[in-house]
Amino acid sequence: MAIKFGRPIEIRDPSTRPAAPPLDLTIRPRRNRKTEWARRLVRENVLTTDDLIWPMFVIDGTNQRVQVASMPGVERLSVDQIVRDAERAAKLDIPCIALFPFTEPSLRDEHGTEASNPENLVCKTVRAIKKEFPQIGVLCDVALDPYTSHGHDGLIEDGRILNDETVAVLVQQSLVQAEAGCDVIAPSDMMDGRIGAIREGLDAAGFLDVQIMAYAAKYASAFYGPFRDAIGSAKALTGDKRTYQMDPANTDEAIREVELDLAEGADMVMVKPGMPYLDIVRRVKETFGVPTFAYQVSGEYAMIAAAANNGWLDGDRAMMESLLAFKRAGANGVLTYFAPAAAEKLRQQG
Ligand SMILES: NCc1[nH]cc(CCC(=O)O)c1CC(=O)O
Ligand SMILES: [Mg+2]
Repeated sequence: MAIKFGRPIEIRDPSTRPAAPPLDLTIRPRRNRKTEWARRLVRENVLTTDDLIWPMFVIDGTNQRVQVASMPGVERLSVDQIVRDAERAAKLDIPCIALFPFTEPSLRDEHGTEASNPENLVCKTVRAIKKEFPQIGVLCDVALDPYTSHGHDGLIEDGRILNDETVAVLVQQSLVQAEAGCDVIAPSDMMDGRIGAIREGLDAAGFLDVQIMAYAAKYASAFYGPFRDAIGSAKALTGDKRTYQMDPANTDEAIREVELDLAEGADMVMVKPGMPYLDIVRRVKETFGVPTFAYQVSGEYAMIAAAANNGWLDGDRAMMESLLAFKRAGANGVLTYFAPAAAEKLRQQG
């Protein structure tokens, strides 16, 4: 019998074992792997619940839980249901949740006006969660793509993104979210100068303690596909985001982007996507030594979930291994749709 996960390899009958003289080895790295206790003793990195940020999708209505087709196991939830999942997060000791709205097409326009509406879905959700579970961290994405009719993160004129005009709107979006009780503002838009402008806006309004987690090195990636389905911007999106999101070929540029966001006041930085960009996570962490996060994005989740559902992967093991890999690369935490499943697994393991 060959290797079966979790079980020792069967010892072969000694009579059939080929006679071989022992190798003259002083150092045998396998000694430290001989038993579970020995492996635990030399383990360099561990994943804990403290490392998890749980992204959730919110929709209008009540008592709604709508499956996202391209993300098996992930649902869009109405506000009352998100509050239930926030409770689940709190019970599982997950420190922070992240909110993403699905906006009805009728509320989308060219300017993403709904983004700055203090009564928009995200703001309502933050207030509802904070009322019942003030102890859980709430992170809100800042970008216009859930709200624009063209699906871009910024304002557009003649097919061009208007950087500075967009930044002014993002400041307004950040302010309504902070006002609603959001703890962490997370700009994902990749406009230049937005971190500084948002910090200034928050401070001027008295939100001195609202943190900023900058999507600092965010790449123009194919792995966001299922997310765009989930928030309903896939159909809306015209063209691509390559004039603002980074070229997957670049790494020095990520360092410059992170350096700028830190100088402008980011408290934490993020690399996105996650698994294909662990080299960037490592470089950022080593260069700056600041709280560094990674986003295991929708496409990464979909790949593992789909393979597991097909019986091609052991889903739980692939999930836990992928999350541990972020820790090994130097991440302080991971935004992951696996957060509740991973937290449950960690709890079982004690
Ligand atoms: N700016 C919006 C945003 N915030 C997070 C994601 C992707 C998250 C995921 O794929 O899980 C995106 C999509 C995009 O930039 O097109
Ligand atoms: Mg930047």
